[in-house]
Amino acid sequence: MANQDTQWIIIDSRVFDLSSFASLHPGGQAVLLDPEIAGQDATERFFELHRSEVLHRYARLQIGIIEGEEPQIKSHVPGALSAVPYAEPTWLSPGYHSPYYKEVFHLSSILQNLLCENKIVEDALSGKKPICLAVTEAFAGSDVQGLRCKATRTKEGWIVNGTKKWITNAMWAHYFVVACKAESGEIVILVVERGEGVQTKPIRTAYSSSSAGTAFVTFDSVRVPPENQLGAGHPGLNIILANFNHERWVLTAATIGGQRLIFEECLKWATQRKVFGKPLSSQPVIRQKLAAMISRVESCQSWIENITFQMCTMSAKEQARHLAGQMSLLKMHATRASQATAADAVQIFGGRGITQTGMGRFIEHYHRTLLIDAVGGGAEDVLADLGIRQAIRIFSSSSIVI
Ligand code: HEM
Repeated sequence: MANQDTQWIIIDSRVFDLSSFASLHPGGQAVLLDPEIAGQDATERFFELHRSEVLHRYARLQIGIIEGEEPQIKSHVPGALSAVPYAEPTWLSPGYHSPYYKEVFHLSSILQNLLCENKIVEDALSGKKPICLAVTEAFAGSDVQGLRCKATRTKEGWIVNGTKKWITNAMWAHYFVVACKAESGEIVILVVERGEGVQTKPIRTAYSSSSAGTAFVTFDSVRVPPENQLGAGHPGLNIILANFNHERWVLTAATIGGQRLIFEECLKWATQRKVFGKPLSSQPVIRQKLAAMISRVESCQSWIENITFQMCTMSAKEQARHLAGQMSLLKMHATRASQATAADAVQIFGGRGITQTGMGRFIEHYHRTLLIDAVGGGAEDVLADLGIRQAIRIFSSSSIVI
């Protein structure tokens, strides 16, 4: 029989002794002493208010398990595929097929080739010495024509002087892939090694206080050997522009993954959260939001699969001609979709969606940080414009009769 002294509860067949914890409980002691909770099976109430990770964090409070019962709630194993519909792309979901991917992917053998070729590549890909891309500057933003970081050619190679801003990973990087302007006015790409003359200062951003390692980087008369020039003999500008397609691809893929995670959180919450005795998902307006989330993310997914296929099939020159515009428009579409999805998710979660701990913490984090993808690798308006200018250029140079 539950009373004021009862300090244990059952959650998912597990028995927890709360005598040492009740007075410290972030949700207050009173709720734990409530006769409907204390000494009872509180599984449903618990999962309405806590993420399952809370149980792992406080596993030390568990004193036993109900005889003959098995815990029913399965926690997500990091790295495992989600069983929630639409939380994974179809090619990772049981029962679906893909025109693009095969069952087996020999990533390890591809890496092994790459690793043998070059010390810097080996260092970076093996994770021994992190590398970062240093293009953006305070003066020029991502306008590569306006870069001011200088590379001066000497008999022994290059000397680099200048600064870079918003460089992700720079705090931990050993190598910096730096876009510089040579005295001739041409862009050269140099791999600068951390050492004398290289300094990194952390920048606090909305998307990361420290974990992204975002930094302001200064190069003060840093010597770079000639073999560290990327694509020597080719215009550095073309190398940067060619890389943009891949950079935007990565950012878009991350944005799509984020949208799926947010959808997963929302579907779970909408089916679990009860309002006026009914699950949130019984409200048509909530189901409309979920439907919109799926439509947005699946449209982005189909477009990126198509572009990925084209990237794997086209030559570098063909990619530059045909895909720069497509990739720009897709990234713009995907980051706008992610903002709409984040806004819907906050409405579904209410106050929890703007709270940094508890049930809505992923929603809050996504909503607060997603603009990194909407800006990094080209802001949305710039990309939209680029995509349309490329289409107009192709159209103007063709012999289509109207
Ligand atoms: C093993 C048992 C429990 C543990 C270890 C525990 C732990 C916690 C923790 C760590 C929080 C902070 C929020 C978070 O990190 O999610 C919290 C909040 C809370 N807990 Fe518990 N709790 C337990 C059981 C319960 C039960 C049975 C109830 C009542 C039904 C309850 C009601 C609440 C409430 C109302 C909050 C505040 C939620 C919010 O701010 O949205 N807790 N609990």
